[in-house]
Amino acid sequence: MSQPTFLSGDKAGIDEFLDRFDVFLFDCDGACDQFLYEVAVPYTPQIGVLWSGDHMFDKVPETLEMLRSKGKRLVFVTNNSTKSRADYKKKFDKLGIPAEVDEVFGSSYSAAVYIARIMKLPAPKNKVFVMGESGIEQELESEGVPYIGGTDPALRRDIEPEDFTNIANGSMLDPNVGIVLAGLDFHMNYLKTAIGFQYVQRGAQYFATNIDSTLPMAHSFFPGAGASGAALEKAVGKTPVSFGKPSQAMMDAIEGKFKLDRRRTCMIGDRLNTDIQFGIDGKLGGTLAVLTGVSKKEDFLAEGAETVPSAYVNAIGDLLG
Ligand SMILES: O=C(O)[C@H](O)[C@H](O)COP(=O)(O)O
Ligand SMILES: [Mg+2]
Repeated sequence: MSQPTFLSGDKAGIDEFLDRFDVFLFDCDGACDQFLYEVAVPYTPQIGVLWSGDHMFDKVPETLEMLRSKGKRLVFVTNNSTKSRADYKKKFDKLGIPAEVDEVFGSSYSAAVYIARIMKLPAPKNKVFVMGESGIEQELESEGVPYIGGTDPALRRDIEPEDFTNIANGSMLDPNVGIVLAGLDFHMNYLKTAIGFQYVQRGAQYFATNIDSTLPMAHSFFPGAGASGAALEKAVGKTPVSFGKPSQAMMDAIEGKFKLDRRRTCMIGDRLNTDIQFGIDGKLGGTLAVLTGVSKKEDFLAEGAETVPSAYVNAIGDLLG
């Protein structure tokens, strides 16, 4: 495998690299859930591509503006299922980064589009049992998909003895659930896991928005979507179909929506096994790693590294040259 090109400080190299692409798919963050910002702001988190929590990396608006001024199409591709595209728009606005809702493509939206437009399960057995936060609910709503679970306060409690009976005999279950969809759940618990497991045992499809092992936050790492759904996965005994990076279901949906030419598209991200692998598996023209995030250059420069980007920069603002 060829060594990636280091672009920071190499103006000619940057120009040549940028000229190869018409579309840039951007990972955005570490985490940016409202609940997390409120708790984590004092720690000034700094793991991400454009931002981390409320910390925006240097020269982000200028870099995006430079790309737009060259006629490049930008798409913000995030695995963070806790927020919808509309929530992301608010986040962009808050940080003063010009962006449109339609430029955001998240794992919740990816799953919702697949369920609504590809699967097209006939009603009434088309209901989704959500194990995650409001980003998933909002995107299912935007695609007209009925759901239960999610942020329902009735399920944010300990399991009681009678719940075992009522789950097993089906009286606590909705007969119209055809899909269980798991994402990052800050309120995961045994009750929801037991209900989700029962639906899968009764034939529901088992999906995940994404299966990231960790969530970068507050200058550190926390359990990610894959970890919050791991109890269900263990019980079911198989990996869910996932709609976030590096799943090519997400790439196909992005390609369909933005009509991009994969050879002239570059994925920019901070995590090798999601962002960079996503671009490689999707046979994009290139991938660019930024070193402000999860993966370090030692990870891809190491002999026999599994996932190697085409190029890398110290930080996204270095693309300004
Ligand atoms: O656990 C998760 O869901 C992810 O760590 C997280 O949300 C990362 O998303 P991304 O970096 O792709 O925006
Ligand atoms: Mg990231």
